[in-house]
Amino acid sequence: MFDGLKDKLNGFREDVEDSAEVEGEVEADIEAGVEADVETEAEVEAEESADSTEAGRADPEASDAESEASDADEDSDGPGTFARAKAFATGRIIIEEEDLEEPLWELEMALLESDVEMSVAERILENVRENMLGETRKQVETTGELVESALQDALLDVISVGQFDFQRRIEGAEPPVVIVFTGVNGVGKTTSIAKLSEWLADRGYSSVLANGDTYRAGANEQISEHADRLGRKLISHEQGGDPAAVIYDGVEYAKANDVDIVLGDTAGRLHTSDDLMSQLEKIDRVVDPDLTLFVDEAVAGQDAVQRAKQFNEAAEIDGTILTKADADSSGGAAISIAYVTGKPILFLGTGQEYDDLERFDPEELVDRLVGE
Ligand SMILES: Nc1nc2c(ncn2[C@@H]2O[C@H](COP(=O)(O)OP(=O)(O)OP(=O)(O)O)[C@@H](O)[C@H]2O)c(=O)[nH]1
Repeated sequence: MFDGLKDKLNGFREDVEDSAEVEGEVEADIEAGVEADVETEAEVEAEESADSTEAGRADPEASDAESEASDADEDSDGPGTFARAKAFATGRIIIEEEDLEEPLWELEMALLESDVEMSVAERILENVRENMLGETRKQVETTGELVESALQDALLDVISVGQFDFQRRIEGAEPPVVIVFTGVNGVGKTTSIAKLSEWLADRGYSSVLANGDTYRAGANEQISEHADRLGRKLISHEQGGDPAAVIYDGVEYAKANDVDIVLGDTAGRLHTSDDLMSQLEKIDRVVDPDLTLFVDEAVAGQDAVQRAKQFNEAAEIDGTILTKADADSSGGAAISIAYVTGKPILFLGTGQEYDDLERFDPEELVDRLVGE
């Protein structure tokens, strides 16, 4: 999962290490050179002073002038250079803007190639730059660690936007908790509903499925297969019926039978299909769902990111389920969706089995991407 992106992020670490190493060598040379100069000056001074003593005269002005000259020498090399040479000598790391220029450019290209959305890539770069420059990170021991820690912070900042504890949210809502699923066709919506029903059952919550996809022929059969396999009650109407009415019936069923959660499927739609989007508004009015989850596939990359944004604008979502993460190497959608929508990714679909649903954990993802 997300291996392509992981490799690219590792590439950034190597780029910075290479550029810092070259700088380090150059500066170690400078330092060695400076020490040699100082020794030579000291020797010369000692000789001169011996000469002057021998000659029976001391010239304090001359020696002041000399020491000023040697200060001026230090200044001309620049205090930055000295500080950095010393920092390298003592194992501390100070990275400067020019060390990062090339690696950051490479990182930007790598993020964009990985389908990370532009504004998200910019935010990551800005954070990495801020986290790495100057002396703020002198407690880390190697350049590799510095890069790792800067990348981790930068990624976490965008990935963890809006996160909340899904189970606690369910626990805190008045039962039956109604969750409606939206998204385009074929991205794994119905499968995700079945998986979530199983995830909830594992944690002691009962659920009923309601098929609000009254639009597509075969939708009832598809979801009823899942319901049968899982032993769940399915509420459905004839094709062409009113989706809001189906989900309403699901809520009534849950109330009458003490079922904790109603999982309402909806027809796959584009955010531009006005009639289908107005159905979502009607569902909102009639059943007032506790959560609306947007489902899309990780493998769709930028398309998934744009759809999440458009859906959220047309019919506000509370979070995303990102399916087919098992088949996605780029990781761009996983990194971008929360930042772009302001709503968290709540689950990752990681395969075709019912237990292939993982609670999305931003820190775990960042470790996966940036860890060794
Ligand atoms: N590899 C993998 N396949 C998945 C995952 N989730 C769903 N699928 C597969 O994706 C295909 C489409 O899933 P559906 O659940 O039918 O998609 P849908 O969005 O409900 O489709 P419509 O009902 O046509 O809108 C199926 O073959 C699923 O098995 C996942 O996390 N990983």
